Amino acid sequence: MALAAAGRVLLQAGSRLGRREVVDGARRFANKRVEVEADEAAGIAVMKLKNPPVNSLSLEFLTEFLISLEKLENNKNFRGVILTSERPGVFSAGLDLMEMYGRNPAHYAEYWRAVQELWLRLYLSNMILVCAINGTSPAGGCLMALTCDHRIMADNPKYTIGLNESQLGIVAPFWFKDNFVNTVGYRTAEHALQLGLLFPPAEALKLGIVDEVVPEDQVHSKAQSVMAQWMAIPDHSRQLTKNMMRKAMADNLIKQREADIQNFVSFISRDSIQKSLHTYLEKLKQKKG
Ligand SMILES: CCCCC/C=C/C(=O)SCCNC(=O)CCNC(=O)[C@H](O)C(C)(C)COP(=O)(O)OP(=O)(O)OC[C@H]1O[C@@H](n2cnc3c(N)ncnc32)[C@H](O)[C@@H]1OP(=O)(O)O
Repeated sequence: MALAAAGRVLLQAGSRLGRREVVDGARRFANKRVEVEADEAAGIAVMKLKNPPVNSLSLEFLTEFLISLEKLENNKNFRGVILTSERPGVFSAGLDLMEMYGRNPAHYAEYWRAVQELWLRLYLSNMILVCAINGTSPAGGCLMALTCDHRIMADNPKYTIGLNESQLGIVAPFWFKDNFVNTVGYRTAEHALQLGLLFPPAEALKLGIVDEVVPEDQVHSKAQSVMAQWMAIPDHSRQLTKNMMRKAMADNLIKQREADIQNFVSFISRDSIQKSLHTYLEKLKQKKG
């Protein structure tokens, strides 16, 4: 219920967004920050993250992404979605640090609810989600990938993936941790989370963070062929199996959703945490100069 209600709010917020065109028989609809190439006949859509410069998960991005996802979910012809970045090199820089720095408690609460919504919608999606990770993917970017049913990463040692929150002086919430533990196992997760490790593709593959590593120019074609394999499985049995595997973990967040928001607001509002974020943002700036 809570999930549906929050989704409706987001849908209303974005009802003015979006333009459509038809290209090569596939429908393309786009808002500013998400581009969707929707091939209704094939039942597959490619969702491209397009929030320059680094696809950070800002509140506006989250709103637009959730609206696009809901459009696909509501059209029964769509069975599969490939998630990728419109900007090769960066899949997503994760949560938008500017949404968590120097804002007021009401803003933090609104932002966190949208982050929860993104995870719940993706994690519980009935559609097949294949992630084509064509760039670096720290923290929230990694979490988005972890919600998918299959992850393919470009074989470029410059790209990394993982939950690096502790390096920022913040803590991955329990549902990030649960999703990670269920993917890589307890010991690997404990080690990687404490150190905030980011892994290049070969190591990410070894640990099971991603399922396949392929040459950069083959990420998209590989995602298409993996999708074809998954689509050969009857939807009802695949969906029931997915739900059986995932429901308990999602329910755990749903039942603690308000408390999780309050925890986030009080944690992120602390002076010490704001200071850590400030230091990290300064480091990012210095790296450039
Ligand atoms: C209880 C709290 C739990 C919260 C859980 C948190 C989850 C998260 O996701 S926290 C975010 C973690 N993300 C990161 O640590 C990534 C930081 N960014 C980078 O490492 C790099 O930007 C990059 C590798 C992703 C891309 O590098 P590059 O292409 O060289 O781009 P720049 O570093 O020059 O960045 C361009 C521009 O974008 C700003 N920026 C980068 N990341 C973020 C971000 N996550 N949120 C907001 N803004 C970001 C960066 O500061 C630059 O800004 P300008 O200097 O104004 O151009």
